[in-house]
Amino acid sequence: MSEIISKNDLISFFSNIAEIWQHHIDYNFFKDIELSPDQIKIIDHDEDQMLINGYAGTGKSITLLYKFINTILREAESKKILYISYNYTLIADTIKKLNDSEIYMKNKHRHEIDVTTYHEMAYKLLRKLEVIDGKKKSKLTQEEIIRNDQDALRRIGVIVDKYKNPQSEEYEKIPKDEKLYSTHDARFIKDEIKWMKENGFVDKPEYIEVERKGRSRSIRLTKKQRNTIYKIFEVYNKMLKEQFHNHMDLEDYALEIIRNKKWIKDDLKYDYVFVDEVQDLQPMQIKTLVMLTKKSLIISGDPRQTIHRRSPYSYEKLGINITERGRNRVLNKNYRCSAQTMRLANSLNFDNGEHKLDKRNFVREGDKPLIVKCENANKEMEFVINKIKEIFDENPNETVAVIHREESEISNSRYSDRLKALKGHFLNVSDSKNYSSKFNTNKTKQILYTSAYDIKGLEFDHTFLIQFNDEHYPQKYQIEELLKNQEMDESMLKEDIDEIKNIEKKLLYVAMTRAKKNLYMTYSGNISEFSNDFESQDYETQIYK
Ligand SMILES: Nc1ncnc2c1ncn2[C@@H]1O[C@H](COP(=O)(O)OP(=O)(O)OP(=O)(O)O)[C@@H](O)[C@H]1O
Repeated sequence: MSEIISKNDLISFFSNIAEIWQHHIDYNFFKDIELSPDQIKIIDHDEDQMLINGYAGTGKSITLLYKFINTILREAESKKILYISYNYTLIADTIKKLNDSEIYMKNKHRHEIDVTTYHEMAYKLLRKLEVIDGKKKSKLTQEEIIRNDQDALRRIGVIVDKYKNPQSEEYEKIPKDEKLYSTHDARFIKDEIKWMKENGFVDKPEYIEVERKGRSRSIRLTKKQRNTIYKIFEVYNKMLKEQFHNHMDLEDYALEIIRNKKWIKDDLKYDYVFVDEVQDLQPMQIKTLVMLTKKSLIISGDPRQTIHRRSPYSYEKLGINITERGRNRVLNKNYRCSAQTMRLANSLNFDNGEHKLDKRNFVREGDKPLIVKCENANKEMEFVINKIKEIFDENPNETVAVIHREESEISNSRYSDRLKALKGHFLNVSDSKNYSSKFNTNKTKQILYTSAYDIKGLEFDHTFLIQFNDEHYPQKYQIEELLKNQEMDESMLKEDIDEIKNIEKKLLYVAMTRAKKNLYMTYSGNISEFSNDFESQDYETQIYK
């Protein structure tokens, strides 16, 4: 009598094989990596939700990637799996890593896998739900983010003008105690609307009552005045719909997913979701990822590297419970930066110095960072170019990043004199837009020229942090914007300035912790006030004329 093998038998057979395989995995997914016992425990251990936590360079991203590949190998049946991050350059880098992993390339076709940015994922989902049509979104680099922000500012500016003009009909209709102050300019209101959308306070009663945590303290906004802000918010959304062909702000994607929740059936959800650099995602974006996960949500990140604004939400409130035992895994061995680079980065005083309490181990020793005072901006680039030549003469396989802080170049780097100067001397210079197609570590003499924002999550043998002066760290214009305001309470103003400096120091920390070997910090003019946090024994100095 012949035996009939049922589908269930087959599934159970393959599951057993997968389990046996699991115990024999030697985790050789990538070259040159021997996982630590802590990393292996994270990869082996199954949880519905888990945070892989640790300071810069401790291997959070690589551990997450191993866990992701391990899931692909272990699951015998086809699963829907998402690997996601906010930043386009980081996803481009992850895809490059995955393409180099033989075991991933061999096994990926067995599942439905998306390795993508938040906005691409959201865009595809909303198209499937027929909520949006339209053309494909462009890549979400810092340049794109700034362009979106500038558009919003311009459009909101038009509306605000009406609501503040005593001759206008709109102004007349506003009750006296709901009229806006002069401090409520277009920028303030654009930021308020962005904050409302990021945090999902888009229903009137909720917005009127909510504690405005993470918002400017020096510019007062009464509850009554929030009625006017809400009115502007409504007019702005209508404007986007009617005059700009249903244009969506970057913050609208998550809101749209939440609004269409009931149409998101199980087949559109993911069995496994892996989130890299979770601290970059806005609260509503995290909430949607919780919604879209069927089986397991693994997030990785370092809260100290947050660049986005504060918010009233904790992970718990967004549906991620990481307080249970085994769900918050901390890594503390730094595989990237030398002890010397980390010592200098750690001396930066932000978030009340909480990051300084970490237990730390290092695998690399190196030179102390070099801080170079240059006679002027041209000389600064001359120093950088000469140094890069020296680096490549010694070893053309080493990689270099030049990290600038020029806002105008972020939105239009094509016209950057610095980029032109680099291209004049070197053949392979990428920027954040063509990083994925151009920057190639299998080729020699690779340079990335990028903003301090787009460098998140990446690493290079040598990094040049240029413009480390009092114009750019912190960005002077941000503080000047605040000081323009005559009516501010002094202590509140100080709090706002401290907040800007705190965010700027975190950005500097991220930029400083990208170097595997050497960190050079160059400036012309006056050195950044953030250098006051450094101890002189932790760096070398040079003058370049
Ligand atoms: N066990 C290991 N053995 C060797 N190298 C490792 C190991 N773990 C991580 N690395 C390497 O250390 C570097 C930093 O790792 P990774 O980028 O994952 O850190 P991270 O914690 O995500 O950093 P950041 O938050 O600063 O982006 C990478 O080059 C990675 O390949």
